[in-house]
Amino acid sequence: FSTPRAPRRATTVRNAVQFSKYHGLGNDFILIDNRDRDDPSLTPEQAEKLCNRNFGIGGDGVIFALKPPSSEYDFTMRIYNSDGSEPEMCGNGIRCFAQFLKDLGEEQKSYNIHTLAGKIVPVMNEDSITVDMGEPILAAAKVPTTLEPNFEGDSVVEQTYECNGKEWKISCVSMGNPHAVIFVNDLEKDIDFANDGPALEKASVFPAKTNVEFVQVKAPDHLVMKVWERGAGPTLACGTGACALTVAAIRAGKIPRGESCRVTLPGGDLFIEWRESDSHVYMTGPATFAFEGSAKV
Ligand SMILES: N[C@H](CCC[C@H](N)C(=O)O)C(=O)O
Repeated sequence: FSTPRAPRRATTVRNAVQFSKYHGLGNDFILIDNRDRDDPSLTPEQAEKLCNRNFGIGGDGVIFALKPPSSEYDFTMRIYNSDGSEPEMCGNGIRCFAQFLKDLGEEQKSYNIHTLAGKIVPVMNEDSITVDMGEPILAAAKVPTTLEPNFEGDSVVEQTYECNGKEWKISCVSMGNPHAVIFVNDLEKDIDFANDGPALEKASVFPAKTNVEFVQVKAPDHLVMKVWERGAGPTLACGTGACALTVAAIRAGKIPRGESCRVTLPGGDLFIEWRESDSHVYMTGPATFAFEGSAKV
């Protein structure tokens, strides 16, 4: 899991930003070392440009390592999606963030990271990272969604909703960021991904828009999914989405609440546990260094 470190060459590019590129199962991020700052060194517009896969570095988002707000935390993580919007949290991103910190020489077994979704704790294993993603947020008003609650008084599980000319059964879960989870029998035949994805992402019942996960149940401990992300579109993996859909599958009675559920995403597998003891969701998966460099902004 060692990361080759090329010697940092003097940047010859004017107005250049030093970056490191990492991915979690192909959900890829540009990481910026702002450990000496309280706020990101780039604007959302600059981040959007850097994410462009033809005119920039290419990525699903830009992630900033910043000063912590208090000694309770080690660092702050902030992220801009590839469209420049700022989400509360990013599951694959925080694994990449932890690996980035380790590669920068901040060697710790675990990190207390301040995010807009609260404290998130990645723990470094030999060849993977396990993240305590905290408790899922289930009350409809807090996801947020205006879909009528139909489960346990205040939450939404398999609620019917018409969108893009089809009737969907939607379950809503927030992991700090909103997720609309839809169980289908056949991921290929039952959805027109390129049209249903953006229509649901921007549906009026999601005031902050939403990430959309289409899920097929393969076994009591194995789910397969395709994700259309808020502010990023189709990605190869979504960590918060894998957590949200596992919680939704348990609440909808699709799978039992087991030790660990394998979630197969287009980019590979994540392992998710919604632990009964503390009601926290734990996500285990890889974080991979790809390259580093300097880019014009
Ligand atoms: N696009 C997401 C943020 C990134 C989440 C995803 N990449 C993950 O791994 O959790 C949102 O706007 O909520």
